[in-house]
Amino acid sequence: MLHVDSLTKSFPLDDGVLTAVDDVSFRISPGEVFGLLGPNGAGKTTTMRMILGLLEPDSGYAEVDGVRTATDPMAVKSRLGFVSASDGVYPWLTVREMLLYFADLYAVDATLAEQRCESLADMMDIKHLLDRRAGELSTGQRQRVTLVRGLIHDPPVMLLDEPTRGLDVVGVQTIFDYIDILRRGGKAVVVCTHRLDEAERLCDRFGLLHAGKLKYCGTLNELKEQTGQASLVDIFVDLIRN
Ligand SMILES: Nc1ncnc2c1ncn2[C@@H]1O[C@H](COP(=O)(O)OP(=O)(O)OP(=O)(O)O)[C@@H](O)[C@H]1O
Repeated sequence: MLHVDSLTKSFPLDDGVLTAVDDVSFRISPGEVFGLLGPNGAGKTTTMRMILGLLEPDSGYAEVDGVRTATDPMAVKSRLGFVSASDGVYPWLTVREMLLYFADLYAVDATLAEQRCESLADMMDIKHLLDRRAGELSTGQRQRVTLVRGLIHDPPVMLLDEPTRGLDVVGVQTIFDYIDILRRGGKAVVVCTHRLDEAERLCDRFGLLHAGKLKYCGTLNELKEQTGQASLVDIFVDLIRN
């Protein structure tokens, strides 16, 4: 469903070149939640940006549901949903207007968009908010709206960037429930996070990036076997120190 193959990206610096992503490969299947983890500056955002088609790789490719980003960026965008902790809403639009606007951007048929709007609103418990202006919503309500917005075009692949950043315990639980819905809906999900405890509970497999390289990739048990460490935190600390 999502296939990242030998992605590489370097940036020119005043005193040389920085390889931010160095020959990174992984695959994610439908219904699988993959944690893309790494310390600050490891290359997570750069990898996500290349998958999204916002940044051109120097070499390698990302293939989303059979379509390569470089070959057909528009087709790839329609197959990807993106949710970020820094997502905003259009304050002057009602929630319904905003959801339908996004559906239109993705060329979703108007009748289908109305139906999706209702069913997703039902699923994420925001039906009572559909005719409220987005600018009037609480942080938690806004979060639910942005989660629904990410799914309005029913993409098979979802990218979640630091989805729990700044949220209280209820907001975090909402994200957990949402990811469960995505998994059960057969989406391939990438979660970028610094929260290793959450990643351990949420993800089926993990990719650990460090200095642009994918150092380890696998299930928690596979990572433990590969590293001889007892937990994700221990694996992480060992990775950074050595
Ligand atoms: N446009 C750019 N120009 C130069 N260097 C860049 C650019 N974008 C990213 N980098 C560098 O590439 C490296 C990887 O950055 P990236 O943002 O991908 O890391 P990250 O894993 O997302 O980090 P964080 O967890 O801090 O968000 C960093 O050293 C960063 O400074």
